[in-house]
Amino acid sequence: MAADRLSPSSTSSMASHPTSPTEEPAYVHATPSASPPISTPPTSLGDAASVLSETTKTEQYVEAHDDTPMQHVSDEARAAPDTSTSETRRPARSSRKSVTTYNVQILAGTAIHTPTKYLEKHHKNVVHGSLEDAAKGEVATPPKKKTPRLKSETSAASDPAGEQLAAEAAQAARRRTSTRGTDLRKEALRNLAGAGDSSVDTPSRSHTLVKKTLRRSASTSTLPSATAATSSKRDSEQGYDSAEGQEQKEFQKPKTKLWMKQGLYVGQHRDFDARLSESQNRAKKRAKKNKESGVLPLPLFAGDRLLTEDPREAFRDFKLPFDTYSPLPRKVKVDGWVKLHRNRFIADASALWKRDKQDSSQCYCDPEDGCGEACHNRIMAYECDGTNCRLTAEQCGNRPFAELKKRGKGNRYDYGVEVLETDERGYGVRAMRTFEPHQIIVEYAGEIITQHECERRMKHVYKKDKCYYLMSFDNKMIIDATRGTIARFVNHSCEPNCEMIKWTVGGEPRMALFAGSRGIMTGEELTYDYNFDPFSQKNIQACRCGTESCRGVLGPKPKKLVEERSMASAFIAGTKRKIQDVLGSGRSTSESYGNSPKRLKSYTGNSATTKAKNASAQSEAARERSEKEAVEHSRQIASRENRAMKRSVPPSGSRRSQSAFQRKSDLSFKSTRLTTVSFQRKVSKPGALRGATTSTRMHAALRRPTLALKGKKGIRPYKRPITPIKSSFASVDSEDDASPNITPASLRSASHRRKQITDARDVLRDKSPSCMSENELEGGREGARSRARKAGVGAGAGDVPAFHPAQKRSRSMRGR
Ligand SMILES: C[S@@+](CC[C@H](N)C(=O)[O-])C[C@H]1O[C@@H](n2cnc3c(N)ncnc32)[C@H](O)[C@@H]1O
Repeated sequence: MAADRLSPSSTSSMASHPTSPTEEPAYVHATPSASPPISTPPTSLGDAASVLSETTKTEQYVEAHDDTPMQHVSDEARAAPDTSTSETRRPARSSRKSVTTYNVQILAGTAIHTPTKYLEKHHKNVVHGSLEDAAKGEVATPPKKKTPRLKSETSAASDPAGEQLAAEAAQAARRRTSTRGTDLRKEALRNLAGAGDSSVDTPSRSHTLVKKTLRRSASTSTLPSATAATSSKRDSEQGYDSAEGQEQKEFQKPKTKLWMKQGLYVGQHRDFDARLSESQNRAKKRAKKNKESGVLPLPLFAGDRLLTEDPREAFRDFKLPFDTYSPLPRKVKVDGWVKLHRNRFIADASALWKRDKQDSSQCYCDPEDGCGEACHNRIMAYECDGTNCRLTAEQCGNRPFAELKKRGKGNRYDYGVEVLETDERGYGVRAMRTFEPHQIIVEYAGEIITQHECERRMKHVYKKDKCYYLMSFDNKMIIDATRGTIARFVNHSCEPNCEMIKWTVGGEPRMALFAGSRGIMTGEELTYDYNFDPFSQKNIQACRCGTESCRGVLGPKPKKLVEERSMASAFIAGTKRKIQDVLGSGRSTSESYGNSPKRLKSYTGNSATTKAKNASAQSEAARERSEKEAVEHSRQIASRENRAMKRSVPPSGSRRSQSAFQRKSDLSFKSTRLTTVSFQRKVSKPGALRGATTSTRMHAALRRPTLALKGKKGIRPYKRPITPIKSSFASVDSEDDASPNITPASLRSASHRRKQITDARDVLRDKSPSCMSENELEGGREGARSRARKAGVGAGAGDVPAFHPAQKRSRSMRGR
């Protein structure tokens, strides 16, 4: 390879001064000790004295920066054309030629401006000795990946020329920049080690290597030392066969950032982004930590364990596939819909709104019941709270609006509904999650306006609209959900899966959509029965609900035949219908057309004012009529109950039978109360009405009341019913007492019972006289006397047993 690189002149020079093939190059044999004297061979005759000189002559042997070693030889030959005569006195040309000497100034790039004294000084500092010694003494590099070594490693390590070259290069580099110099020196030493390996075979390699190093030191002053280290390492691994070709490529390569494997940033977290601030990096890290796990434990495999095992051990959050709860590909945006989350009174609606705080309810549920189906508040569609329920929020299961509020704070899947576009019915609403039967879904809220305001809006604001979002509410007000909740988009169906029910929350009425008895599956469209009265034929709309039992129009439900019903159900259904028809509040599914948006549309359409007035007058009259009927029905029911109780015979005075009777009579009383209440509610929930029916039946089955021996120690006293119930019973009692339904049979029965009561009183007096005060006794007697007088039954003081005042009512229910 060296021969290939010879210039023509050098070739001729070689030819004219052939060297013995057996003669090895001097630098191969040179030992460290021999190095200084022969390091500067003479370059001319006049310089012959310097051959034996002890001092080095770095200045005299100049090697062109880019020349090959063989070119030096030819230059030398040119510089001394007439030295052939003195060849005998001089060492053989071949031996001179083979000793390579370099100009350190040029190598260091300081040839022009460095004063000689520095150079001399520098030259003294040139490292001599074996490469290994130098490496050991000066470079304490951490253990590196071992480079593959060739067989000639030992001889290469002792190559003095290469050694010196490396040392000089290192010195030169050190002069430029301290850190960079260190790196270069290390690099040079490493390179040299590699170069030494192959120097036996290819002498020019060491020169190439030096050139490479120098070039780098001269031209790539900003290149990170790591680059050099890496490339040299690579070079040493690959060998130098292709060194020339690679050299060019390497220098043309664009600079890329190489990350330090050691030093200041060692061990730094990979997430650290140097472009961000500390706090931003921290925030990024935190966000990454909180990211939901994408792992999906499918219920198929993990669900059973999660559900059936002890939740404290097996519980962990898991994610359902997106499709499961979001089958819709995109979110529908509705133009012009202004969202409101709660009712807002408009104009004078607030002033006209009657806040009837009297209308309240109370429940006495146990924590075990958790205000379930039997909760009075639930049945009456009153939400439990701290004032009307003694359970805590966690224990109580009858706080739907509180639940809704909590859900509203969650994500859209907690909220659980979204708008969808239907084919023929405009927008609709669908579930994004499942809902349990009778679970609250969404509140129907909007602007609460007066009828007058409603007429104005219909006439001027909505006159060109096709859809109306008006619903009759309480206090003759209307909810206009044109600005309102998503519930306004819920469409009608003749087989609905939801119900619109009015509840009383904290004394205020509120309307909400509840799941029907079947519950709701994810993705189902939500519907309720508008059941509206179009009020005029021209406003009839075709129904496109597509169900089997579709009535064809958005009209009211057909009425069932009364004969088909049992007496009780006919009574309840009739009352319910009348109340709903007239009062127009409460359930709007099956309830009044008054709740229908269409109804409002109809009477506020053509000649809207007149029609509205007529309608309001008619509905007022009908409302009064129906209220009267409802009260009358209530009286009759209560009266029937009381008569039944009067007919029944109280058990004898054994404590067991007494408490059994106590329980039964409490139940019967409760059921009576529920029945009455359900009529009083005017607005009823189907569940509540069912409950009322059931309780009425239950009451019939328990018509064997006996005398309640209350006030006696150990017997649970009767709990006074709460306000509305109390008032209802007060009226029922008084009416009942004055009831014209007193027959000779009932009188006989009363007289018989009076005797029994007297006996029982005597028993009680003997056994526990201290359980009541004299006042209580007197009060009880007085109450009993007055009731007896009212009932037309002669009742002396002595005939009436002692009752706690709180028991007067219950006794009065069964008193005759
Ligand atoms: C309160 S809006 C319901 C939301 C309405 N679909 C929308 O796009 O805004 C009531 C109107 O919806 C339409 N609608 C609702 N249910 C329907 C049904 N089953 N068949 C036909 N039209 C219906 C009627 O035009 C009705 O007046």
